[in-house]
Amino acid sequence: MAAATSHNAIVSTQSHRWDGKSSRLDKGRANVRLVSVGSCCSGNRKLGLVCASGSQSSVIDPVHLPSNGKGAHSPKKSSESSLILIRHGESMWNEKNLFTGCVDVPLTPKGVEEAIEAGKRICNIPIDVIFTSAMIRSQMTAMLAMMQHRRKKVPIITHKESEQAQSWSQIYSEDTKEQSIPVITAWQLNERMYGELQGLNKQETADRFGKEQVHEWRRSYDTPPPNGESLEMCADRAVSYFKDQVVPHLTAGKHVMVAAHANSLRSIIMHLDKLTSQEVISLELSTGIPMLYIFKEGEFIRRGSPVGPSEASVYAYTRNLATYRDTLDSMVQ
Ligand SMILES: O=C(O)[C@H](O)COP(=O)(O)O
Repeated sequence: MAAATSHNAIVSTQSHRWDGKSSRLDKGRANVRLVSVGSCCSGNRKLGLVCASGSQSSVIDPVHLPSNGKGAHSPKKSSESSLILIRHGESMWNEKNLFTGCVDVPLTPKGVEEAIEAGKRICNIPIDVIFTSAMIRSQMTAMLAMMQHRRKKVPIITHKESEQAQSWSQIYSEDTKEQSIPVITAWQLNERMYGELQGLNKQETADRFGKEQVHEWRRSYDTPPPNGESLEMCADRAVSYFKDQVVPHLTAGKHVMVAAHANSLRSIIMHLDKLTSQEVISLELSTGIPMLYIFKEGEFIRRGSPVGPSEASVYAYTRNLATYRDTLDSMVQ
């Protein structure tokens, strides 16, 4: 049994900032240590979560690994699914510090790099279906991130905007389909519509209307910007879509990635983490930082921001995801 080595992954219950450095697990669980708990049969180390009290928590039950597309067996329904949420990389209007909202602008070169780096962080996590908003910055982020994925499946944007679009974009090979990941675009996941602030410079707007007023427009739950959407109004569409269209895939054992926007994701995280309208004010999402949840028995468990492959021995994931990674390793050999 390999000696246990511990990697302190201390997560704060205070921070609501998703900057990849700190995150908030379940309320009240302040410190979580990741330890390697010894070698499994294939010599790979398994990981467990040891709560601050030092008592070994039970490692989440193994998920039945998805078939590698070659085996005859169809994978049993998974006991858990992973959900990755990611805000798009830096956009050209983020760079200019302009309110963007529903204006459809592309990424900057920095945003492209952020998307590629995000892909490296999630390259070992299974993904069966991808959701993006209807905006290019979220779609670019998803596609660039998937270029890094080790499973090498091809993400394909599905077209159902008309019968002809659906008919003309059909794939006539089951094997090719098996090697593809459907990407579903949805306007409901678009960024909150910022109304008459769209295109205005954020600093100039604060100078003109006052810092407090602009902070209320940007971060409060129920105060909309002039002729725009409040976070509550954004949640009405984004969270409803998440419940109706994303959760059924997770319930079926599919692993999902959602690439969207600062506020459409804030509304979803508010729902997942059961944040109050006061708590959500301090929730900030950095561009291009993936956030990992585990969906199990109808509940969402926040797991923090995945570490990059450079820290190969430490996976802030469940044992199932570490096992999936081992499968990817064996597929390469
Ligand atoms: O729409 C925008 O301007 C950004 O995507 C998010 O803006 P915010 O951080 O001001 O909400």
